[in-house]
Amino acid sequence: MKTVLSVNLNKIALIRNSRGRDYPSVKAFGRRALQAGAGGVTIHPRPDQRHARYSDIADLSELVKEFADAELNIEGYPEEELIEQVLRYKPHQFTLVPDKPDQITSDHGWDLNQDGEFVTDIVRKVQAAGVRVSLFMDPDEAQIKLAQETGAKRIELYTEEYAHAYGAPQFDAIAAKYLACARYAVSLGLTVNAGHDLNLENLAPLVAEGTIAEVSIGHALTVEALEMGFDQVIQKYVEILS
Ligand SMILES: CC(=O)[C@@H](O)[C@H](O)COP(=O)(O)O
Ligand SMILES: NCC(=O)COP(=O)(O)O
Repeated sequence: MKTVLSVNLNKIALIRNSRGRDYPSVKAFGRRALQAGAGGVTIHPRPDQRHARYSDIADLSELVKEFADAELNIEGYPEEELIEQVLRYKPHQFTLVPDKPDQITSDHGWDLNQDGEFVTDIVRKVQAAGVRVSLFMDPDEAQIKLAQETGAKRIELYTEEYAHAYGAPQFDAIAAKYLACARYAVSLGLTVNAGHDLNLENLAPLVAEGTIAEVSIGHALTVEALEMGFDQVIQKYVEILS
């Protein structure tokens, strides 16, 4: 299976929010991502709207209509306002993430022994409206089985541990654990996404087996774009000034 790239635009939104204008524009960078070959775009609006805002959902749901097969993935904690937005704009996918409102970034998957009933109710409601639900999960087979029992069609493996182990002696064992969980999830009929701290260096081994349907990547991708373009832009400024 070919893995689809969904470009997470949170960090474009973060820069935009530091000034009062729509610059850089999340929608315009979303369009560039799709024109460059990404299969989708992702945002993760947090309750303080520190980067992606609820209003970006409307803009991006218009954007994806310009591209055949492009998908919009909305991630976040399923609080009332975000659920309302999802039911209104009907993105292709809603990834439920168990983040507290003040969390700096996502740092764990769902514990469905604790939150199974709450999550199952939301999965039913959202999927009944025609929006596919994915659950943000740690690489833990028992939890993945519970994820399947909620009725969600997909899971997203939280890849921070995998990404941070890249290049370290324990990497092969950790990568094997992730791949085994992906195979297990597929055997249960789930489709498997992955994300968090993936980058140009660590991505290839994760997708090599063909069990990962989609990766959502934003933080490192934005930094890599800066790293690859920064020097050329400096040279252009220097040219103007010479
Ligand atoms: C669920 C997940 O792993 C990503 O959405 C990640 O948390 C990005 O969110 P931030 O850009 O707020 O760090
Ligand atoms: N679901 C993960 C995501 O959207 C992006 O995570 P990151 O690349 O910003 O760490």
